[in-house]
Amino acid sequence: MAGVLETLAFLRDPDFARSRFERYGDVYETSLLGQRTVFIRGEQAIADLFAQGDAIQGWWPDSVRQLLGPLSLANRNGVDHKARRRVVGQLFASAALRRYSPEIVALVEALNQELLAAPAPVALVPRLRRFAFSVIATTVLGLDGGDRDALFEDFETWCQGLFSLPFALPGTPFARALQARKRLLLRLGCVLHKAQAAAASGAPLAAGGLDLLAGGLDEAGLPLADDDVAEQLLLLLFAGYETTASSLSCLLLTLLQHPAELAWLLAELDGLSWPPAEGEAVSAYDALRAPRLEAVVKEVMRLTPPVGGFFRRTLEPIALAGVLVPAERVVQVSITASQRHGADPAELAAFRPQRHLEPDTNVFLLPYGGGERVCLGKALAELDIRLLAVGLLKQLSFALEPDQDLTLMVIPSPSPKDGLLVRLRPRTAQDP
Ligand code: HEM
Repeated sequence: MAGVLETLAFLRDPDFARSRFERYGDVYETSLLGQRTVFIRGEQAIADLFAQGDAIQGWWPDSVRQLLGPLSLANRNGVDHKARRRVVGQLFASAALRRYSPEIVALVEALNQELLAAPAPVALVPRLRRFAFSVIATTVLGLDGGDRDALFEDFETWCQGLFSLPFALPGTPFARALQARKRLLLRLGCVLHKAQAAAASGAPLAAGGLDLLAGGLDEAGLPLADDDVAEQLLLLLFAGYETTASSLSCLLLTLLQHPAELAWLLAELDGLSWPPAEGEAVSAYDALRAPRLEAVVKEVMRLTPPVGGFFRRTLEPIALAGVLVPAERVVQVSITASQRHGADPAELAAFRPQRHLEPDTNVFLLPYGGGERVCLGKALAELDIRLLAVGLLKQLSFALEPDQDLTLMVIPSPSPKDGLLVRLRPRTAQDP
């Protein structure tokens, strides 16, 4: 009974983890859906977890594990996991990002035009979701508009099953998601074959980065099978879509709620040109050239991390921040609680991007995770966010529509309830 009440509280109470950390300390155990689960927060407990090597493994709820599939690197461990990370990581190397960046700039420009043409008020969230999906589908998979739309529909159905009960009764979100998974893998297989055929004929790939996967080897030194690669591509859509969309929505929402910080940022952006010079998109707005932008993005990710937490499973007893955690426990690392945890919680709850530019700043940040499973797409996500922020904020003036619910839904990722309704117009020299 206590386990059921805990599960209900976990699903309903946005303050679930924080209130229990306050009561029980940085490492505490509870029961969720019959699974003994240990919640942890704070630098020490997390550093101890990352140092565990083979005593821990990756873990996902059943629904996510089944929808990602047995070959996905998210469901693999040890040498299998490392081999696939090496292959997939090639899609996010600096040279790959340079190749993708003109497409991302073009997608930002297209969004800009679309927003200006849309009747007011405009809901930003669905458009930012579409943008985040298009970036991965275009840059990594090399898809054009029509193929992207076909994939998007099945992908949304698949996403709706991710955090549902994993019973495949006909008509349930999980059953529909399993069907969508089959279709998605077929489509991804076709995309892969096209890229392989282009590579075999010596023709340059029209778009995307799939040629970068050629020669990828598994843990036994053998080429990765096509169905294996297709599952890694499905993982990339999952890992990169909702997360990036959430970070973009929260960035715009937070800035519109904090006009002084928005004006502070715009003063920096006014000194930078848009679009970036050819070949310069990757570095034009980096931390060196746009330190305020970097600070704003970090601060939004600190207060509203797209991924609130991640999981591991213990295979042996381990000690985290001096607390013994038995074998066969799921450990949930709370990113949200850790990033707000410190000597002065009220100050840490405030949006103050300047803190990241102070010389003695000592803020704990973990939005992309850490250790052996640190986010593979971090560099692409950061590039997306910088290009979109500069491209939209320099060119458009936004006003929040009154009387809308701006409360954040938190599952699967933070997003304002009413879709972030705004009125917008081209930005002029008189605008702040
Ligand atoms: C703002 C955007 C993003 C955030 C906040 C984010 C966050 C994270 C976090 C916290 C993890 C660690 C999960 C764990 O330890 O179990 C992770 C893993 C991962 N991310 Fe991201 N991510 C973002 C964007 C992306 C993008 C754009 C891609 C690729 C297109 C991507 C690909 C991955 C992959 C493949 C993993 C699994 C790594 C592994 O299990 O070894 N992410 N991400």
